[in-house]
Amino acid sequence: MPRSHYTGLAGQSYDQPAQAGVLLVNLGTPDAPTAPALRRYLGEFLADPRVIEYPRWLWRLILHGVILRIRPARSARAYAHIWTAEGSPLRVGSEKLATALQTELRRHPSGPVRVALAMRYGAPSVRASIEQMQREGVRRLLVLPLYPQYSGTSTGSVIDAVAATFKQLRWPPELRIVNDYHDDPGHIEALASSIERWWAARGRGEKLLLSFHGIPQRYVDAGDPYFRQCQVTARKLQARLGLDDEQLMVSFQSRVGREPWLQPYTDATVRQLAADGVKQLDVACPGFAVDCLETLEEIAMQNRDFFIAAGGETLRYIPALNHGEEQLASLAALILRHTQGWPEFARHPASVG
Ligand SMILES: C=CC1=C(C)c2cc3[nH]c(cc4nc(cc5[nH]c(cc1n2)c(C)c5CCC(=O)O)C(CCC(=O)O)=C4C)c(C)c3C=C
Ligand SMILES: [Fe+2]
Ligand SMILES: [Fe+2]
Repeated sequence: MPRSHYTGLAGQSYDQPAQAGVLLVNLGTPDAPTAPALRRYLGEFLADPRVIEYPRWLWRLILHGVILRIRPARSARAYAHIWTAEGSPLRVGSEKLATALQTELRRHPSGPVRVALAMRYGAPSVRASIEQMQREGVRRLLVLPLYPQYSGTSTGSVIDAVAATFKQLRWPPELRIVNDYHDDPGHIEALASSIERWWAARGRGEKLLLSFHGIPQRYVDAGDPYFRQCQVTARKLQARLGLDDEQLMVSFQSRVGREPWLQPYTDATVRQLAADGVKQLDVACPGFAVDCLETLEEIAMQNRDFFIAAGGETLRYIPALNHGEEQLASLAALILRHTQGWPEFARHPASVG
């Protein structure tokens, strides 16, 4: 007999109550700030056709012939600047968020039972996490990608990983996936009150720059809603903070490669602001749920240096929501709303006969 194509769950107790679980999914991060670890990480990440939309054969040549020979060492140096005793900030921050959300949701009797964390690239994988939750009795799964704005390159790729896993499961759980939460009032309130709390302790800079991760302009032209969702988040946050168009700007960071990405670019913007005479610039990155390389190194170090070299005085990075109280409250509310209609009534029909 050939081995079955489908993953079964021998060993699962079939008469447990049907439990709901939430799977938080973040991007993933290298295991160490070293070139070999970066080569593994970037090799998986940049082979994803959702991330790089090029003819496959051409991209494979470029990826293995050029990118994976040069970028790992360069990226490793950047990661070394932000690496902590506990590990990569993205991993540590995402784990703290998952643990804190689990505690927060336990206080709600109707809330989901289990919170788990997966990484889209690297470990724990989406597949391993879903299989583990199933073993623990989760029959109703809410997937929450930790990306407030939908992009095919981020959220879309998480959906691919969930779909690929489901295709292999003998008995997949019921499924819901949060597509985005870019305009969720609770999320906007969380962003605004965390920025206001930060300003209350330190005073306000002359301008607030909201920097989002970029994607190729080509993807937006082909229908990706990411640019529009970033603008909506920014406008709602601007209104809630009571700032005018002189006081708040939007830009896009982290461009890779030569084709045009979403504009204005963050590095060009901070240089231009300095040249225009701005001395105190505050930067927040509302697209990142948890601080990571792109905020702690690219904004708080690289772009701060660009700003100062161009004549600015101080660039202050306002931290992401991370596992702060604002994030816990807004994500818990979001999860509870998305799990409504999944009451704890169902028992497996094992009790029928
Ligand atoms: C080359 C294409 C890339 C696209 C498209 C892209 C979209 C995208 N990325 C994030 C979130 C994160 N990206 C992070 C790092 C990172 N991103 C790319 C490339 C693309 N991203 C690379 C090559 C890297 C690795 C670092 C480097 O070598 O420069 C991170 C941080 C990870 C960490 O370990 O800290 C996040 C988070 C989003 C939300 C997004 C689309 C909207
Ligand atoms: Fe990225
Ligand atoms: Fe970057």
